[in-house]
Amino acid sequence: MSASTLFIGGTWTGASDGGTRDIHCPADGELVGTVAEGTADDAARAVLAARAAFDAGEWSGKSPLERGSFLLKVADRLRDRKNDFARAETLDTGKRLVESEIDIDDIANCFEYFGKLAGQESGRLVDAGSPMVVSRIEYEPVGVCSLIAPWNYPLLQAAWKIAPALAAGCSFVLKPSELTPHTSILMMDVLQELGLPDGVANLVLGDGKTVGAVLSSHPDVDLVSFTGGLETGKVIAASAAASVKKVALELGGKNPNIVFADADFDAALDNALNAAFVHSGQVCSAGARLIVEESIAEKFVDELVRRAGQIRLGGPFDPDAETGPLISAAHRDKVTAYVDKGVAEGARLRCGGAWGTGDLEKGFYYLPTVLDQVTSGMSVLVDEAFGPVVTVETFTSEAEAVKLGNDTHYGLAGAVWSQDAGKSQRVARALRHGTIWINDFHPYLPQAEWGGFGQSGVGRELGPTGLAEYQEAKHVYQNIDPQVTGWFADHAAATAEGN
Ligand SMILES: NC(=O)c1ccc[n+]([C@@H]2O[C@H](COP(=O)([O-])OP(=O)(O)OC[C@H]3O[C@@H](n4cnc5c(N)ncnc54)[C@H](O)[C@@H]3O)[C@@H](O)[C@H]2O)c1
Ligand SMILES: C[N+](C)(C)CC=O
Repeated sequence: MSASTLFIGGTWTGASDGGTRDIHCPADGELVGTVAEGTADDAARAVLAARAAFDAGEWSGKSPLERGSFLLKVADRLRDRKNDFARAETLDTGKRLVESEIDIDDIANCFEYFGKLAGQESGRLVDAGSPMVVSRIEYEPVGVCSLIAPWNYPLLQAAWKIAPALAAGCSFVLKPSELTPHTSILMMDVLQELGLPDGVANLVLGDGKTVGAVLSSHPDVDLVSFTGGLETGKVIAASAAASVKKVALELGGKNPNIVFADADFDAALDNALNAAFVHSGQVCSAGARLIVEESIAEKFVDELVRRAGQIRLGGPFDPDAETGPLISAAHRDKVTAYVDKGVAEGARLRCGGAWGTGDLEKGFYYLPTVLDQVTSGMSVLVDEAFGPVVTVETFTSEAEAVKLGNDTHYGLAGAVWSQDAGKSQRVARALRHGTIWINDFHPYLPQAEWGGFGQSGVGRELGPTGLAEYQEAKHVYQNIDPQVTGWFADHAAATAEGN
């Protein structure tokens, strides 16, 4: 009998073929749990359950205020159960417990934000140019949504979809990464416990090629919201196009961290380390491209290399660890190949470029790595590493800094470090990325839109636009004094009158 960890139509169930998957902690290989490995049939069943719930209207027909107050209860429950959620996230991802605790706080804040925003949505009146017309715009739920999430911030990325989808009145099927299912299971438990009608929230675990493919192509799905890699995003967009689904894509980044000579050196250095090495660089917005003004480059990079070499790697519950492992052996092989190719193409390895040794051999550790002497067009400047790797480029003018910062097909995030407010603002404006930090790196807020220019994605999460993704705007035009227009004459009547 398979583990009953799929949640379909309000019922916990195993996979239709009895399949299971063991989840191991990437920090030490320990077994975390065994979950159901959903099939294509399970995915289709979940879509139909979501469709039936949406059409029944028990959730989609509630007022936005009622939906909002439900989301506020979810936020409270997440705060009550923060320890369970944080521990589960940490065991699946290997990230430090403190990082998972921050994630759960952010997730609760996200539900609270959309809970409050939902109650504020009441459509709007439009001036139709006549006192005899009432013209208004109503915001209705898009319908059934497929929510497909990655492994690096498993529940956070799912919450950025679940909270606005529920606020808007949608029903959904969630597919987390096959590597990190446990916090999604806990989330369904909370939604069920708080009384969300059956079928509004569904969970199907399993891999992308079976479960994900059904979720992005099924005719009963109205919207696919995906966070993950660029190549997967292209496949999903193509698959959704056949039935013209709405598509929201949050993809990768190749994010510039631009440091001018007049920056606060210590703050810029400290944040350059955070930008590149937090969560071992497995962050879509990681500052993986350090672009530093030539006059301070040697000193800045020497210090960066010295400090990167001191970073303590370790397991999620090791109080001395400053960052953790990569998610899997396969991902570590990918990061290894990325660095090796860069070096083969002529980049200079300043530190790292190797796996963790000793106790770290139990997990998938890769040492913080700095590559300099990189030039435009090298693969390490084009491709996302999604690991603890930072490349170094230098510039001599503001225009050159902007040019380098925009020299990518991605456009997710970037930072500018300078104590000259005017210059920082000019550069921020010129950079073609969805988020720009000035004298900071990494903060994101539920009330501020998140998403990418260029090939970093389509649409936005968070903020009012993040709710609008899950809504259809409907124009209702009511003529309260209908008149005969006479546009088409009644020729037969006119002829009869003439006779
Ligand atoms: N822009 C953002 O906000 C953001 C946030 C987090 C991660 N990311 C990106 O995510 C990537 C890392 O995550 P990942 O390795 O889990 O990405 P991935 O693309 O391999 O997988 C993401 C999800 O898509 C599913 N999937 C895979 N193939 C599929 C298919 N053919 N059809 C449908 N679903 C499919 C996977 O099972 C998983 O649930 C990085 O590129 C990172 O930059 C972006
Ligand atoms: C969006 N963010 C920064 C939380 C995670 C990106 O991988």
